[in-house]
Amino acid sequence: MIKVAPSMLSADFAILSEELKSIETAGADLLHIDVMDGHFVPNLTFGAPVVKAIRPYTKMPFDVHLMVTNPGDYVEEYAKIGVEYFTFHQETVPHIHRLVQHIKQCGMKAGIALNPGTPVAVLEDIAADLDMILIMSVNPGFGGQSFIPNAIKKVKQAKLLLEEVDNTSAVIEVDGGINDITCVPIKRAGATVLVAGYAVFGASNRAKMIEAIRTN
Ligand SMILES: O=C(CO)[C@@H](O)[C@H](O)COP(=O)(O)O
Ligand SMILES: [Fe+2]
Repeated sequence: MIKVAPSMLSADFAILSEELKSIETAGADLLHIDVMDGHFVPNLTFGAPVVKAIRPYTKMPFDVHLMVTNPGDYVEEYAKIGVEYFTFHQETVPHIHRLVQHIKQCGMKAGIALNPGTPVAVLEDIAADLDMILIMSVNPGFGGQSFIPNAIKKVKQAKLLLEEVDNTSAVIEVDGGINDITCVPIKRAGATVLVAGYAVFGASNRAKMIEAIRTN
């Protein structure tokens, strides 16, 4: 029921394929991929060519988190690569309904992410169309930051919002500062997909950390 999605941002990029094998063997459910453009967030990571290059090296479904100003420009490219979740930030897109439909027409699951300062209420009229609500528990841009506890309240609000929707299979994902301690209140609040970068890649025993985040 609970899924753990290690964030590739904290992997050693020099040995990326080995890092992917390591977390897959350690029991990761999804691979969380942080695409940053240096505009929407003050950091630049990688884009579709890198995501395409790593696709053959793991069976883990790809959970792509786009922190870019024009996420709609990349939908077809990521669909061709074969990603499971295409998640963009509400703060970057004026026509969220149109983009969500396009993502789904291209065969991917559609997610919307919210910055810590963006209220869950902005999703009220799109919740029924979503496959994922991503609550940021840090300001996006970097791995290894401290968990912002207000995310717990927002997860509860997202859960209530989804309870209003008939027949939804949408999941609530939380991203930022998740470890074997902060995972506890966030799961209790209703999140079922937990992103963890630093906690998993920095752990001396990655399998134990993934299991702790899943079961604590
Ligand atoms: O999207 C982001 C940051 O913008 C995240 O996915 C982080 O990469 C998570 O890293 P940790 O906080 O778990 O180290
Ligand atoms: Fe992320």
